[in-house]
Amino acid sequence: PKSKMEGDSEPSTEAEEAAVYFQIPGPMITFQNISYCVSVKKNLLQRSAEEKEILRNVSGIMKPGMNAILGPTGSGKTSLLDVIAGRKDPRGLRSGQVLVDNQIMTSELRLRSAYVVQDDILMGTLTIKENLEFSANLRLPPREFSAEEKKLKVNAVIRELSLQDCADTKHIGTEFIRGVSGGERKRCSIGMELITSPSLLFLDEPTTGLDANTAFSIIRLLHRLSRNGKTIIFSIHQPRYSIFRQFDHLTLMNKGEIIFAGPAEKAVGYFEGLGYKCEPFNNPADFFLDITNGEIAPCTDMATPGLQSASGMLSGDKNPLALCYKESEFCSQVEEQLKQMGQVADPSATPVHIRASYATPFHYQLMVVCGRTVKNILRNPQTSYAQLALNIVFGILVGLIYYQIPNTIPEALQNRIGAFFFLVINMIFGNLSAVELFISERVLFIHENASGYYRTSVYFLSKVFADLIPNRIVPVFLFSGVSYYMMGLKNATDAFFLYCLTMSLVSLAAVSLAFLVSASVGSFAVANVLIALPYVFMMVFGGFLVNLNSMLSWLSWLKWISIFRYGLDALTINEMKGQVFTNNYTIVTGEMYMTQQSIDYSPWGFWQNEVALLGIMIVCMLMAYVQLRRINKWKNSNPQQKQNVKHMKTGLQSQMCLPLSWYVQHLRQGR
Ligand SMILES: Nc1ncnc2c1ncn2[C@@H]1O[C@H](COP(=O)(O)OP(=O)(O)OP(=O)(O)O)[C@@H](O)[C@H]1O
Repeated sequence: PKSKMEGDSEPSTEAEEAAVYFQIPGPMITFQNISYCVSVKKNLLQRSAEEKEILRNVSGIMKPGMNAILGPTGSGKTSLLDVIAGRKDPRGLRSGQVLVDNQIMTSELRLRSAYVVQDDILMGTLTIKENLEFSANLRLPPREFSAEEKKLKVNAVIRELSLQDCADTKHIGTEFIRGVSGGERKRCSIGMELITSPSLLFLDEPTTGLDANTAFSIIRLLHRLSRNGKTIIFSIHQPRYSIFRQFDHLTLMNKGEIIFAGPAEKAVGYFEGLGYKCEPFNNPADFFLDITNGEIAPCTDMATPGLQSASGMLSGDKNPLALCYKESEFCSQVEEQLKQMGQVADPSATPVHIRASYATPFHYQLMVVCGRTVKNILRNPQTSYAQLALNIVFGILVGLIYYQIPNTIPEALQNRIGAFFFLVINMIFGNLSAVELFISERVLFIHENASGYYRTSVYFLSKVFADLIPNRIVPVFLFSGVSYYMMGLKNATDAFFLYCLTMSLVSLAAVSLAFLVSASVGSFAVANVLIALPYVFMMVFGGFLVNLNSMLSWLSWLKWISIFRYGLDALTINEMKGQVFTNNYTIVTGEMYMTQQSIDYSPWGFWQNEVALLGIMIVCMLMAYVQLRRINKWKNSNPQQKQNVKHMKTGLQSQMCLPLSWYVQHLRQGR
């Protein structure tokens, strides 16, 4: 861009300055008559949902530069931004169209733009540089960028965002790891998007939650980027004056309608023309919000006839300010420009679709995402080392309780079966924490998947191979190694390995069910109930607490889907087969005991339990994958998603507390 020094004279206004700098202009966004509705159910019993119009007949033009969307909470800022950015479910669109440089916003165009969400969605255990590298590795096509070039790009973004001091050293931060500051976090989020060098950047409330100076530095950064030719569109809530001064174009929203759209510096004049008076030292942004909130009224002698008649005639539901804007010169200019541009240039273009094409091939995505998952596990002491330590301690505890079980009756049978029941309970209920496995990462997955980082199948496989399996099998082997020999079970190597195999399969089947629940619901509270119920029922139908032969026949089929029953039977056959137990006068063989319990101890009788556990695991995993694919990836400004972001931060804590509390609670019930 041409520098100011080259110019003949200092540009007088921001707009003129922009004209000097915009040598490579970003795209121009136009939208006309946008009406957007959401379905709202007042209560759970209501059958059909009501439609609520959250954007009403909204039209506008956003040019290269700083385009701010301002308004009070609930005015529809985020909804408008999402619709323009192609992030909102098109099923809600009742009328209107968004054009980028006079072309329909297609999936391709959407991927060339970038969207920075309000709650910075980043992997907290990685450093800023690692997060940026993750974005570069997945979003820059390997055919165009070598590994070296990707590194250069990451370094360039770090320099551009002035993150050199903390890029390598600081983690983003979780509730257990101290992280970077709010401003650094926000800059990293912006950097994740800048990696692809988008010419169109959307930001949802980029300054919310930041202190005044940090907020200003973020806006300065955006201003600098806009001067390099980008079209920057963002929603913002109550900016201070120094921030407001950086805006080129302002769109003011109220109750889902535009009440002003035009050059930011002309907004105060427009409202003064309507009869509102801005106090000499008042911040224009506060002045606008006071008007929309009804805090200040127009001076009756100054109020325009349009506003007087509009506010006099209309009920509280209607929006007189929006009516005034529709009659204003600003609105006619926009309509005139839209008319001149004509409508859709290429009607054959397919409209935006959430599933986009990806920059990198499947195997490469899998490698990068698995790498990040492993790093995340290793850096999360609560999920990795603490799990190992907990399993060893628990193994020792169980070993001490059932220390060297004798071969004399009745202890031989009672303690063995009691120990197996105890072990299977532990293996299954120990996985209660896995319900949050996906819920806590739901927002991250939705954001990254919708932004074209990776396919759903890649995320699913990375969770299975880099998280579920190692995180369940390694601790289970440690637990089994300690408990098996302390309890003095059958002294044979093959029996030990079959014991470990059974314990692992029980754990994997239980964790798969938890994963399925976790992928099916978005709320942790609901997931908790949904996973606890089948676990408890499976325990009842495990054959230990109730004799399955004496059960109501229409209920006893449930034993076929009980992880407990398969686990208990497999452990019993493995241990009892070939054993002889005695007391003073009698000899009881393991086979006699199993015949009495109707347990089939033939080789297939043993393996059918393992196959059933494997089957439950595969079916649950497949269903979990289907559920992941079915998740609504469109952006939803409902509080639910924000709740999930909070959950990403609080999730790990409950991961530790939950299994223990549930365990104790259910153990009591079991006894
Ligand atoms: N999925 C939805 N279901 C129900 N209501 C919704 C949904 N999405 C948006 N709304 C409603 O539409 C209105 C506009 O929401 P939006 O999030 O766009 O407002 P906003 O101006 O960005 O507010 P804030 O500054 O609080 O984020 C609000 O009243 C909101 O409750």
